[in-house]
Amino acid sequence: MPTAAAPATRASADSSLSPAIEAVDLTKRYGDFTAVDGITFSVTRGEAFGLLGPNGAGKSTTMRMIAAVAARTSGQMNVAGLDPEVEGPRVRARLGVIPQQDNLDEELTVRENIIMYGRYFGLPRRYLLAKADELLDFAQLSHKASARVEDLSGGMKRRLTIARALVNEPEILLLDEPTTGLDPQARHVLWDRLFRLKESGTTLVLTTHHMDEAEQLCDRLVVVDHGTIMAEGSPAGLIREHSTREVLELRFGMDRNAELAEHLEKILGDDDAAGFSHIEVLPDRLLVYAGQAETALERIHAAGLKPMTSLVRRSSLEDVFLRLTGRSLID
Ligand SMILES: Nc1ncnc2c1ncn2[C@@H]1O[C@H](COP(=O)(O)OP(=O)(O)OP(=O)(O)O)[C@@H](O)[C@H]1O
Repeated sequence: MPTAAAPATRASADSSLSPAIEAVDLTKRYGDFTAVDGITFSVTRGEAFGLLGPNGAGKSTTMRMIAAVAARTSGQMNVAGLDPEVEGPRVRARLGVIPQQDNLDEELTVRENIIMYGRYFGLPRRYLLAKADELLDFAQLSHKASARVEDLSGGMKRRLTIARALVNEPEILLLDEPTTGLDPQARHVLWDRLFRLKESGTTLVLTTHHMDEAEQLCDRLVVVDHGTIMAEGSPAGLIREHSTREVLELRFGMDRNAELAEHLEKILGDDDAAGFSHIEVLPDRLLVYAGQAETALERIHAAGLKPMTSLVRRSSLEDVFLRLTGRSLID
């Protein structure tokens, strides 16, 4: 696979100055409904920052306020040193925006999509011709330059949307659910491109409800639910703080999970070797949180319990979300 360098951005120009984004008590109401409920966060220049939460948590609404396309109800917001509400055009000129749904021009070729988008920013044609080549190379789409958009795969369309958003050399890239709907291979190709952008100093802000995406891409993230921030930290830090190192997933194949959980708590409750913490009861399985899940499983077997299936795995951000909200990220 070719390894094109990340295209030029203005990212490192003033990296010692203010945060890339700062939100204080940011609130958005639609009538009586509060979609974003007084959230406060700060994104450092050059970092990859995530908003992780389920559908309807308020992630896209927050992104729209950052992107200066939705007005806030109250609170303060600063993007690249500017208030998006006061200086919308200047803020938009410094951002690259990748919306949840690709909004490419299906009538145009791949290359024309980039050039036309650049024209909206008033960029000169000569510059855009060279820039389009650079961006197509970066997006691994040079061989598709003359193809029509409708002939591209989902992953290619997503990469073109990202390439197009880079045409104005943005210092901050906003990505709303960047890989939702893509197959695993296409996701990995896209993640690789985003890593390169981050390495080149671009600030990445992304929303996702995929824990693996957040773990792969984010230096730091906030977990959001019902418009509020539940926790903040690095993926590893959040897992350390809110979960055990390992998890034992058990399926007993009967409708007595709550009762079984109580029984297991008694078996494991005083077991220092297993490092038992707690149990989450899901409709189809029990999640046993323990530092040493294999040891916990041995104790369960020794007590005469025979689960139909058992799986030992590392804790993930999904476990963090479950611990914080009592619900799964994917509903
Ligand atoms: N224009 C609007 N008018 C009324 N309610 C809205 C509007 N836009 C969003 N909402 C509501 O605000 C809440 C947050 O929506 P938002 O799109 O920000 O969530 P999200 O976390 O991005 O989830 P998703 O991934 O599904 O977009 C949802 O309950 C949504 O229905």
